[in-house]
Amino acid sequence: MSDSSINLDELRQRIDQLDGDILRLISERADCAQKVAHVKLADDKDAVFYRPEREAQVLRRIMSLNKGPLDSEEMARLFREIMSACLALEQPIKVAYLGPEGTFTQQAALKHFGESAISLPMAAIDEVFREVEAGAVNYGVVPVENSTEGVVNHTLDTFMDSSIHICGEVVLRIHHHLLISDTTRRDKISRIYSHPQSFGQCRKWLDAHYPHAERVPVSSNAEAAKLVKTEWHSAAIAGDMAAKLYGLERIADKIEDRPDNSTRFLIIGNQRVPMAGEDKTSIVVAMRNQPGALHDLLEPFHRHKIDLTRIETRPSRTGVWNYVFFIDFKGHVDEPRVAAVLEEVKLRASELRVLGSYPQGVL
Ligand SMILES: C=C(O[C@@H]1C=C(C(=O)O)C=C[C@H]1O)C(=O)O
Repeated sequence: MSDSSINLDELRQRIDQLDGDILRLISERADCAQKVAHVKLADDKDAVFYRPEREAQVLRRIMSLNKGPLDSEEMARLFREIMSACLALEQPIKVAYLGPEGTFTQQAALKHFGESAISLPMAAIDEVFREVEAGAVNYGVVPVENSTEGVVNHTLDTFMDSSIHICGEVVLRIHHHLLISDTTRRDKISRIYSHPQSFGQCRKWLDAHYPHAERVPVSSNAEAAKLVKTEWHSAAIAGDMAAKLYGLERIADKIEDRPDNSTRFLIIGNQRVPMAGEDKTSIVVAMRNQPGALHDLLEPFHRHKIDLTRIETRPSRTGVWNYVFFIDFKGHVDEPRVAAVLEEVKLRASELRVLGSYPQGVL
């Protein structure tokens, strides 16, 4: 036996030993999480097991303790799955997302809740809201903005008619591929299906490579992938999940125009989330239609040194909502300086609603 084979045997023995230790520790952890669930139930029979703020703290702590060689995001992803499995022991979490299966929104849902969550596809954003409001699912996941294409107006508009809370956010790097099926004639592609947002994110690439192909907008990338299965002259632009789900081949990889292309999704629910430490708050504010309204609205944030991360204007749909602004900022409503700003804004606005305070996306 050579030296290297002795080493290999020793190393494998060591790995077996470590796996045994990891197994024992994960089981012990799962036991603890189950006990936490029983404590929660003893306090309140309608207790919510899932705690977004606690999960964010667990993941942030793991990332800060990690010394490598695995990188911190990778390590946090492993812990994300351990927590997801622990939680599912008590009650698997049910999550509605903007479907069909294979969309980036499903990918975002699984990234946030882990693979042990039960994810249920909905046909439209309003349906995701309705399922959550009705209590048919625990949470919903909807897209809200893309770094290339901007805001998803429909999501913002739906918030205006809903009493739902934002419980979290998740940001996903979006990679698009050009996909074909085994019946597609790759030299005869005359039609490309995709979601309008994805066409927007791949515009330059399409102009350069398929300037004459007809671009047909459909309701989702997964729908585009499905259509390609039945047409020999068509291709689709979609992500990995849809490609795998429908067994399509990637003929061009990562065709998005900007390499940092990412989409932010919101987690919606019926729960108010306590402070996690690094939080964000989203509000919707209506101002009266008068000169200086936007300045009046933003001035208190500036004075209290609150960091705005986003502001969007949407047309009003009622007399009261003259100008409607969606504002995201760093901080939690339970912090005194945030409470002070909101008090001031309330005096200046014709309507103010806090959509939620939630942990900033960790993964
Ligand atoms: C164990 C708890 O409940 C759930 C499981 C968690 C975990 O596995 O660490 C964390 C938060 C909750 O979603 C808890 O609240 O501490």
